[in-house]
Amino acid sequence: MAVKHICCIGAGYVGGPTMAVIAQKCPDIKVTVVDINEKRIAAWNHEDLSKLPVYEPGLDEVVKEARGRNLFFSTEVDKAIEEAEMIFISVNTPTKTYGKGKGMAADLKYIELCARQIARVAKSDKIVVEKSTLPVRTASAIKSILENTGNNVNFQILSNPEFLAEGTAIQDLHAPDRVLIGGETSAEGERAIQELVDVYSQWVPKENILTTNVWSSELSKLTANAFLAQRVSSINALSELCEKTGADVNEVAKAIGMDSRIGPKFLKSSVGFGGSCFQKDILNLVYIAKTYGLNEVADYWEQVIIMNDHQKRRFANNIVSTLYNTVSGKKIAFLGWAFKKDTNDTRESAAIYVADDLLNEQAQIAAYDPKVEEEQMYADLDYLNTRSADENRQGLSVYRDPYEACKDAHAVAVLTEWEEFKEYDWKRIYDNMQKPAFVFDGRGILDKKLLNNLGFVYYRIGEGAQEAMEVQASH
Ligand SMILES: NC(=O)C1=CN([C@@H]2O[C@H](COP(=O)(O)OP(=O)(O)OC[C@H]3O[C@@H](n4cnc5c(N)ncnc54)[C@H](O)[C@@H]3O)[C@@H](O)[C@H]2O)C=CC1
Ligand SMILES: O=C(O)[C@H]1O[C@H](OP(=O)(O)OP(=O)(O)OC[C@H]2O[C@@H](n3ccc(=O)[nH]c3=O)[C@H](O)[C@@H]2O)[C@H](O)[C@@H](O)[C@@H]1O
Repeated sequence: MAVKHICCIGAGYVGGPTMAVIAQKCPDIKVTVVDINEKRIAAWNHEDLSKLPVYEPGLDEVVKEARGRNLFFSTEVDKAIEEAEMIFISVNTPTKTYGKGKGMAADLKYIELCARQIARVAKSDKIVVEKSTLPVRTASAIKSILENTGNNVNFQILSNPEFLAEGTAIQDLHAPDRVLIGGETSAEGERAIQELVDVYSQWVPKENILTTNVWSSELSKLTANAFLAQRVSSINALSELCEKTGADVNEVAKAIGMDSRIGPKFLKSSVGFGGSCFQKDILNLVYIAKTYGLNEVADYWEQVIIMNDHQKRRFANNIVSTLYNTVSGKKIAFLGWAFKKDTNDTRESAAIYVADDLLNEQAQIAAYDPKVEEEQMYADLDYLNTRSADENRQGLSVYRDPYEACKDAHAVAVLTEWEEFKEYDWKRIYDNMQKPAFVFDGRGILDKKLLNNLGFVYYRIGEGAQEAMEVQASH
């Protein structure tokens, strides 16, 4: 039986782009993406493709091709579940903010709600696919709910974690390094796996589709994110040592990355990783390890988060100490607020934490980001609950023009690696700033020589300031 109808519950950063690509590549399958968030669905259905709720390069083209043909966005969850033979669950799985496992475990309430809704509505056999990132062994909980509350239809649970990165989602979905599908090792399980393999093999080469047991698949997703985040924390840990010793972290990264066993990717030192998943997934891994009493395993992975928090904090501290130990009343321009370039997503962005630290020091922050809305920035700060919403609005001003953001500033801090920052007229920025004019490049993207020649005092993550090195050399 070939799948003809797919339903995806959750029209977020994963559900939207993933299903758009499935619909684009499988014109014979009707794909309906459903969500309880009416505003989000309306945005997915917006005629003006620049209004889609997720900004991803190339996504508009994919949606344009498939939407209305075999790709639909709707709030009618029950109807879509009933119609589909295969249902993806792609809802959010944030870190728990209450009760047992608070601040560590994944909150699975949205997953459970989906499972109960599928069980209630389904009148024919369904393949249920975990697309959300889940703790290992969640499939057994979903299965138990489906089988105990369902209408005596058969359910097969598959794990099919998503590995796309934001900003390159369409590229990653079109040509994934691998598609991972985990399922039961029974004959029914294998048939279900094959149904999903058949969907992906419309465009993904067979050798890139990996099938495993369901627990390996669930755990591989957490492991992949933990390894990736660990690389960033590793290079960031070394960036601090570079700053003290006169080594340059970019040169070190290049030198080690040429070792084919290490490889060059994911070695870019930064102000700290952000994004909705790295921290959440590692905390979840730490929590799972702890629940099995594996304390050394838990401590090992927790260090990745500790290092990342340190990196964000020391970036803010360096701004304060360099600006003569006070930023009170000083305008600090932020270039970038998103957690990486080419996305409007700000979840866990380093910019939020650096801003929070500087606001504690009474700085006046002037932020510019080409894709992030003003209200989002305020919501990000308010979410931390450090101070009142009014105080956040007094401390942070949001600009639509980067030159205005930098005007009269004591310092510019680069928080996101947007390409356009490299192209700015830095002489114009320099001329309009307070002197000495400082730049703190948290992404290592600006042209150091050019900036120094213009008169800026330029600090880059992972590279010691000249004065620091001279002091060192005299010892
Ligand atoms: N953002 C990313 O780049 C990646 C995320 N993931 C994982 O994918 C999952 C989803 O992440 P995002 O798409 O970023 O989250 P998101 O928050 O952007 O989207 C989730 C959507 O699910 C909807 N939803 C929640 N409960 C619902 C219900 N009962 N019925 C209908 N809709 C419901 C929400 O309204 C929301 O629009 C998470 O588990 C995440 O860890 C995996 C790979 C990449
Ligand atoms: O599960 C997820 O959500 C996804 O998490 C990451 O994707 P994403 O967070 O979208 O973006 P990344 O490119 O991984 O960047 C994460 C953070 O690390 C930072 N980073 C990344 C790479 C690097 O070398 N240095 C560095 O500081 C980025 O600036 C960003 O803040 C993974 O790369 C995806 O494979 C995974 O599917």
